[in-house]
Amino acid sequence: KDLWMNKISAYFSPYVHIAISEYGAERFQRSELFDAVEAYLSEDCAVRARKLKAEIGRGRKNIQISVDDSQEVSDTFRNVPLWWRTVKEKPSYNVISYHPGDEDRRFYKVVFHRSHRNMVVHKYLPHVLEAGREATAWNRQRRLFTNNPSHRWNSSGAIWSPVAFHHPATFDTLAMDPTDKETIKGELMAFKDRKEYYSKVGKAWKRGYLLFGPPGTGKSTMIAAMANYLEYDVYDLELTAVKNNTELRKLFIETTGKSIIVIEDIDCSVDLTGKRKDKKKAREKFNDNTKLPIEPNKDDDDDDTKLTLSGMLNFIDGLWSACGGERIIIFTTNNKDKLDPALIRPGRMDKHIEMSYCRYEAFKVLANNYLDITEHEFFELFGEIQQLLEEIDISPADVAEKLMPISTKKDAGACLEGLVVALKIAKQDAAVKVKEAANKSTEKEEALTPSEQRRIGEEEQKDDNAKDEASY
Ligand SMILES: Nc1ncnc2c1ncn2[C@@H]1O[C@H](COP(=O)(O)OP(=O)(O)OP(=O)(O)O)[C@@H](O)[C@H]1O
Ligand SMILES: [Mg+2]
Repeated sequence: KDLWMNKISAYFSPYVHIAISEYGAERFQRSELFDAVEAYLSEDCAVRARKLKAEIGRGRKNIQISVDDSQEVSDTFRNVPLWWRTVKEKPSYNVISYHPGDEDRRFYKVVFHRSHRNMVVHKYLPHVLEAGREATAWNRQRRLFTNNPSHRWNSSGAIWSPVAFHHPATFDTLAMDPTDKETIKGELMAFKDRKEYYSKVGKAWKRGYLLFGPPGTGKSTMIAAMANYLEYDVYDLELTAVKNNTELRKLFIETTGKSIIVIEDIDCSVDLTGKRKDKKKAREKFNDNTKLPIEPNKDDDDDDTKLTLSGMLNFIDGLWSACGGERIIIFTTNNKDKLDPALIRPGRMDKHIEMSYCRYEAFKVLANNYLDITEHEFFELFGEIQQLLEEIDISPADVAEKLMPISTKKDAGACLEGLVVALKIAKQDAAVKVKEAANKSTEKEEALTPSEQRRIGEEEQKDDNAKDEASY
């Protein structure tokens, strides 16, 4: 009878509600709106709630105060009263939960008079989203995620494991060409602000970078600096733990917006180049499956048992990134030449950044970071170092090491002198090597018998003649 009454009163009730659930319709992705509502309610409305709960939220810096479950808080927006309520629901058992361990489904419900429906949908909810996003960005301890091997993805394990991200690197402390640095910073900021642009041109809101250069030149440091600059999370994707394309897709879908997805040493991680012959087949398969990732099926043929180049390309092209916010994808490598050109062609990777050996400009930044000194204070030593750095290839990591051990300003001179000595030794070594190489090649020539030498000479002569003829 009660139920019946409830139904009748609900029918005549002038109030309507909108529910916002923790996971989106697809249940593969945590709803950003839910997070925003949570943050909004704890920032702006918690003062008016009577039951609060305190917890140290997921990797956040501070104790997080939020509205307790099944509490109601009121809010007003443009003089319209609204009520928020948290709701927990046991899932129905014929639904197989993709997120194991999530026994309850959580919702936020906002209740309001139905005459305000348009206003709530078009004005109020966007306002909540905006304010909530701001609150999270401000509040939030950024996180570094690493992917778990898939055999641990079952009941207890998550796909990504987060730890707090505290890397001190910033663009200020990054030693590289100052103009390049400014360009990169400018582009990053532009990217961050260009949501409308990306949706207008129908591009997924993402950007790809390839960082290449010898070891110790600051590739990983650059990534940390970018993350700090943009205030993004970092997903460090270890490809060797990824078994096939399906897993790669799942990992990608589980990343949240405002994040940097990093694959370090892409050339060493996995042999992507050899699998190109599968490309066509694999592509057909992907076209079938563009809807949503599926559980790996035992009856699937071989394609999904491997991580293939085409899988990687789809990953980068963002076939599945339609679901959300801004993402940056970064590859690093020591040998750009070894990569399959398809992987790095322009349009896929928007920008290639070379991190190179330490030259004078970079050195000045390091000297300032490590010893807090400038060119004017140690004019002569700086001059000497400048010269040496033009002749010798040394990584910023090696230079930094020389500037480290004694770090008070008094000893700066000694440090610089140490660096000069090290550079000079390196220079000598390099010279010796060149000489040795030269000796070796002359030795080889001498090892040939005179007749052999003659033959080589004649052949070279012939070649030259042929070239001359060809050029006429
Ligand atoms: N350009 C740089 N500016 C400031 N510090 C640097 C720079 N390059 C290297 N370093 C210092 O050297 C260390 C090693 O650098 P980093 O790990 O970024 O090199 P990498 O290019 O990622 O090398 P690998 O190719 O071996 O991964 C860092 O801890 C950092 O302190
Ligand atoms: Mg590195």
